[in-house]
Amino acid sequence: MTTATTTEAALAVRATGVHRSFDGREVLSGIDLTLHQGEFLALLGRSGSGKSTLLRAMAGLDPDFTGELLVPERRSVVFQDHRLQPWKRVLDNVVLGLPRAGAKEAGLNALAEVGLTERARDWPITLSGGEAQRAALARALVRDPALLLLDEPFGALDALTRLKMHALLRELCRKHRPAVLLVTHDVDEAIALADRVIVLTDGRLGPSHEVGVGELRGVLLKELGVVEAG
Ligand SMILES: Nc1ncnc2c1ncn2[C@@H]1O[C@H](COP(=O)(O)OP(=O)(O)OP(=O)(O)O)[C@@H](O)[C@H]1O
Repeated sequence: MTTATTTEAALAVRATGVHRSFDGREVLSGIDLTLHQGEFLALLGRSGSGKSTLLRAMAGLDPDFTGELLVPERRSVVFQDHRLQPWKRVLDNVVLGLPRAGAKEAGLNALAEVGLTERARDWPITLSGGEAQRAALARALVRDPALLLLDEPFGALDALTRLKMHALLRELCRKHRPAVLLVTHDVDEAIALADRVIVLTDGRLGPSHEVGVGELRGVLLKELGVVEAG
């Protein structure tokens, strides 16, 4: 099944009955999900629960799922590793694949937004882990995505850098208002960033939780099986 693009106003993603199997083993078992423009959804789940598989299908990186998946044409992905090309300077990485006209200015604007103006001419190898993820965020945002897909983008960063990146991401999302799907293991990160949190367990989505309602942290830890239900 290929990923079709959404046209309905304000709707960014609609997944209906999405299944994915690898070698006869079902990893996604009928995913139904909607995500609206400007909404930030965190998808939590234990290792191997199928989070990245769902994100990859939404990114259009996996044609082999079944079911229906509508996503916007303008979508960007940020992975845990920055995936910058080492032989291109930071600015050239950010604008890679964009039409030439206006690309440089747009790239410099995006780098300014993530605080990397001074590093535009540098090689990726000279960036710290946090700076490289900032560059990856700039590369995602310069495409003005209607859907931003984040697959553990801060997973490899130290705690302090991670908190700084949270603040930056919140600011960028307030400004640009993409729909965001954040895949993470981290309950506190999910609560700090998202409007809504869903747990994926063995290929099935649990209930949708609005952030800010009740004892969400405890509820999520139970759903994840980290603490005993009861
Ligand atoms: N290309 C593939 N071929 C075979 N099995 C795969 C493939 N991609 C994913 N899987 C399997 O599907 C399951 C879900 O993987 P996925 O990467 O989606 O999990 P995840 O929840 O993102 O895990 P993690 O949090 O550890 O990244 C795993 O058991 C994995 O081994």
